[in-house]
Amino acid sequence: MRILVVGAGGIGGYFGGRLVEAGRDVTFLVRPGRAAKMAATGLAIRSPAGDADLPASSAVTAEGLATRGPFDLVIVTCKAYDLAAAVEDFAPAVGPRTVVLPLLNGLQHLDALDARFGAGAVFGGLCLISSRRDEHDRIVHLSDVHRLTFGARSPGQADVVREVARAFEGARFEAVASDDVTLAMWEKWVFLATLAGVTCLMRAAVGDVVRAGGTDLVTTMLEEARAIAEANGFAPRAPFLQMSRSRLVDPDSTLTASMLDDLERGGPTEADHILGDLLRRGEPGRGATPSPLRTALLAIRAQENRARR
Ligand SMILES: NC(=O)C1=CN([C@@H]2O[C@H](COP(=O)(O)OP(=O)(O)OC[C@H]3O[C@@H](n4cnc5c(N)ncnc54)[C@H](OP(=O)(O)O)[C@@H]3O)[C@@H](O)[C@H]2O)C=CC1
Ligand SMILES: CC(C)(CO)C(=O)C(=O)O
Repeated sequence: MRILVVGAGGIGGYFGGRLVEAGRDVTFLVRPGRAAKMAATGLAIRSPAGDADLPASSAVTAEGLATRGPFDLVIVTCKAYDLAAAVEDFAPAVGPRTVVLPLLNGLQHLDALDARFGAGAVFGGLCLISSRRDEHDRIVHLSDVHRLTFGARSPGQADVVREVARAFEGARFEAVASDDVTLAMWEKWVFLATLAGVTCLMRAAVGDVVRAGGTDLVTTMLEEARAIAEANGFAPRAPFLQMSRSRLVDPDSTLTASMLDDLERGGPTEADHILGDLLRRGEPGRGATPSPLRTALLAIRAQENRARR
C-alpha cells in the first residue's frame, strides 16, 4: 500500500514515522522549509514507546508530487487553518481508488474533503496522542498514549478499512478500526473542546484550574459540549464521559490542549474549527448567550487578534 502522509509535524511525523519504522511504503508531503530540514536531519522521534531516528525518508513538496501518481492512502495531518491549501497540494495524489484519512480534531474538515474528493473516498479518523515538534524539529511524544482510530463512514468502505488495518499492523502505535468512527470523532471533539476551552481561557493546565477552584467551570463546559453532541444525534457514551470527567478534573493533571501551545506562540489556532464549529452546531440562539465555551472562543479570538496586531 502506497501511503502519503500530508504534513510531518506532531502527529504526521509521529504516525508517519512509526509506519516508516515498520517498513511501510511512506512518502511525506511537506512544505519547502520542512523538506530542507528533513533532508538534512531525517526524522527523529523521542517517545516513551521507543525513540526512532529515521534517515532522510521520502519527502516531497507539492511540486514534486505531480509525477508520483495516485497513492492508495492519504493521511491528512495538517492544522485546520492550513487545510484548504493542503487539499490543493495533495489533490494530484488522489485517484479513483485512493482513501483519504484525516486525523484533524473536530469534524468540519470532513465537509471540505467530501466536497473535493467525494464522501465515498473519505474515512473518519482521529488520534489520541500528545506530540509536538521541538526546537530541533524532533517529534516529541509526551505521554504513553498513541492511539490512531479510523473507520468507514459509509458501508461501501468496509473492505478498505480491513486493508488499512493490515497496513497499520505491526507499527509501533495502537491502531483501532472503529465500527462507529463518527461517534468516536464527536466524543473526542467533546473532550477536546472542553480541554481547549478551559486551558486556553485560563492559560493553565487542567490541574491548575481545578486547584484554583475551577472544577465547576470544567464540568459546565463539558456538559455544554456533551449536550451539543447529543442534540446532533451523537450522545457520548457513558464510559467515555466518565473517562473525560476524571481526566479533566484531576487536580494533579498537567494536561493542556495543543491549542494552548499555538496561542502562546502567538500563531493562528484552530479555535474556530474546534469551538466555533461546535457552537454553531448547538441549539439555535444558544450561541448568543455568553456560555462558558463561547467565552473561551471569544478569549482565544481576542488573543489571536492581539497577536496579529
Ligand atoms: N499534536 C497533538 O498532540 C495532536 C494534534 N491533533 C490534531 O492534529 C492536527 C495536526 O496537529 P499537529 O500535528 O499538532 O500540527 P503541527 O503544526 O505540528 O503539524 C502540522 C504539519 O502540517 C504541515 N502542513 C501544513 N500545510 C501543509 C501543506 N500544504 N503541505 C504539507 N504540509 C503541510 C505543517 O508544515 P510546516 O512544518 O511547513 O508548518 C506542519 O508540519 C490538528 O488538527 C490537531 O488538532 C490531534 C491529536 C493530538
Ligand atoms: C486532547 C489531545 C491532547 C489528545 O490527543 C489533543 O488532541 C490536543 O491537545 O490537540
